Amino acid sequence: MLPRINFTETQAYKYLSNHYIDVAPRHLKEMFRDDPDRFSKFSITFGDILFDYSKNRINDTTKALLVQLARECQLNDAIKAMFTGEAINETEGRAVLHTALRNQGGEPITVGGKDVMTEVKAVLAKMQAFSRKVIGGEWKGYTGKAISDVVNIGIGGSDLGPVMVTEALRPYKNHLNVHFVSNVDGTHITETLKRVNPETTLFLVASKTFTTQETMANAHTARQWLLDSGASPADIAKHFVALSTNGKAVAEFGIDTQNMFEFWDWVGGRYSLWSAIGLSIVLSIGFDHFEQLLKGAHAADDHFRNTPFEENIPVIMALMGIWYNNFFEAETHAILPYDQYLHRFAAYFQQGDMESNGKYVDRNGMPVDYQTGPIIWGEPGTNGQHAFYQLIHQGTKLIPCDFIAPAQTHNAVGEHHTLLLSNFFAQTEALMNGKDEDEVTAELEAANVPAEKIKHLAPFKVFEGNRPSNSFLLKKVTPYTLGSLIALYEHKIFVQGIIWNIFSFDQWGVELGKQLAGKILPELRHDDEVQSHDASTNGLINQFKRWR
Ligand SMILES: O=P(O)(O)OC[C@H]1O[C@@H](O)[C@@H](O)[C@@H](O)[C@@H]1O
Repeated sequence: MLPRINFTETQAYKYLSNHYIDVAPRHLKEMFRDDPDRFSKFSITFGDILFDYSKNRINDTTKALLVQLARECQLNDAIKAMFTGEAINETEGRAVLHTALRNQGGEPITVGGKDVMTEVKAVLAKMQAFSRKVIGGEWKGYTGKAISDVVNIGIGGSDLGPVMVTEALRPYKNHLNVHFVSNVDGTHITETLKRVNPETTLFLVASKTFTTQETMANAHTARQWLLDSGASPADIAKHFVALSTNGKAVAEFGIDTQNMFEFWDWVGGRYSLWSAIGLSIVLSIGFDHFEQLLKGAHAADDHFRNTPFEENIPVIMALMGIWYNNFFEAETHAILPYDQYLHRFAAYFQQGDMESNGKYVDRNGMPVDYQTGPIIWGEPGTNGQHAFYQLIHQGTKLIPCDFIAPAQTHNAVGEHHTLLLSNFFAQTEALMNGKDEDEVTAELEAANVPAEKIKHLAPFKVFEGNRPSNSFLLKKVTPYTLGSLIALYEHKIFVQGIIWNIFSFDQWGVELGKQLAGKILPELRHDDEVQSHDASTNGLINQFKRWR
């Protein structure tokens, strides 16, 4: 069982509340001036990842107190409980073992007395053999042609991870075109099917439960499309495989369970890209690269499990987040990758973080009286700079940011990468330092702006600075480094959930909408007016009926 500790009642929290009063007015610029060791003290190198958290509004005491907070919340015990397969997803009675999926160290991991590693390895071997056949052209469609296109049909955790990783690792891609259909909006499947040929397309129906409305609707449409093209029901097996925990529902859909890649209820949807759900990744970049992704994640798991909190990247990431979320009252957290291939990284962690820690009930079943998970958002730089950075620099809200950039690019065209990285460095520096009135005035004077105009303009050109950021400088975005980076973020979410005393691995909050949609659906199947809802919902439904 996970501890039940209200972190706002710990000693560390009390100290931090007082300490906050001292630190909040201090400017990062001064903190750097006062402490020449700040960068070496507040940065951690892990393999090919440099994590710099020195541009945060902390000093040595802040860090020590935040680490004390983690200790008082018994984080150590919680980490051990997760890695050893305790049922820490208590509301669903399940273990949380995405770390077993990438356990490349050979250590046995048991759930209910059974070593899960045998099954994990068997499914990986099956994925490897299958992907070899498909990539190698040995797996044929119903007219005897090799597969050219793969369509992953899934949503949420059965989509976002594979999309993000296949995009991030495009430089490692083979000849197969990989597509993703998630939205139940018929446009998504229609537009995708326009681009593929039924004779050479393989569908992966990715769904942990195999009951998700969107995925089932898209899968049925795809199956009908295949049949309409001239395939027979017996040909379905050549074009459909399932990635699921639910063998019964897979069989009912008509997919041969031979063509099912299994995973288990101890894999949360948003932590499942490492499981059979990653088959689209394997098909896109080959099994060896997928294995590198797992290895990188495993290295991050070891780091998380075995490194003292003071030097532990996910722990520090989590503690910085808590510092802003619970003391500075920051509401959001931006993830800003300076790498076009990472363009879905923030979207991926919107689910990862917000579905995990978007909870207002604590582990005792009581409403919390403090803030929990932040709103996660972001876009790749430099696009964001020309869109929303204005608010980050000069708005009234404090937005802690993660900047992520690779030192080496996969596309060394002209000076592009140097330009990109100059922006990456400049932004974190500008957010931190800002620009005071003297600097603004000096600049305007140098540009020969008349004194009267300077007085008028200066306030608008001042940047307060003191806006915090983390920087992740990666040597290069490789499968291994990406695996590590994702795992570090996953563990950050875990640490925060432990400290906030919430359950991070269930997602009851997504159920109500599903339930109501199920109730409304039959009402939309006829044209009679509905009166069974509130006035607004009735009004909208009835207008929809008149217009459709
Ligand atoms: O993989 P399936 O079962 O289709 O679920 C897809 C997604 O459904 C949502 O409602 C959430 O619960 C997600 O966590 C999940 O990833």
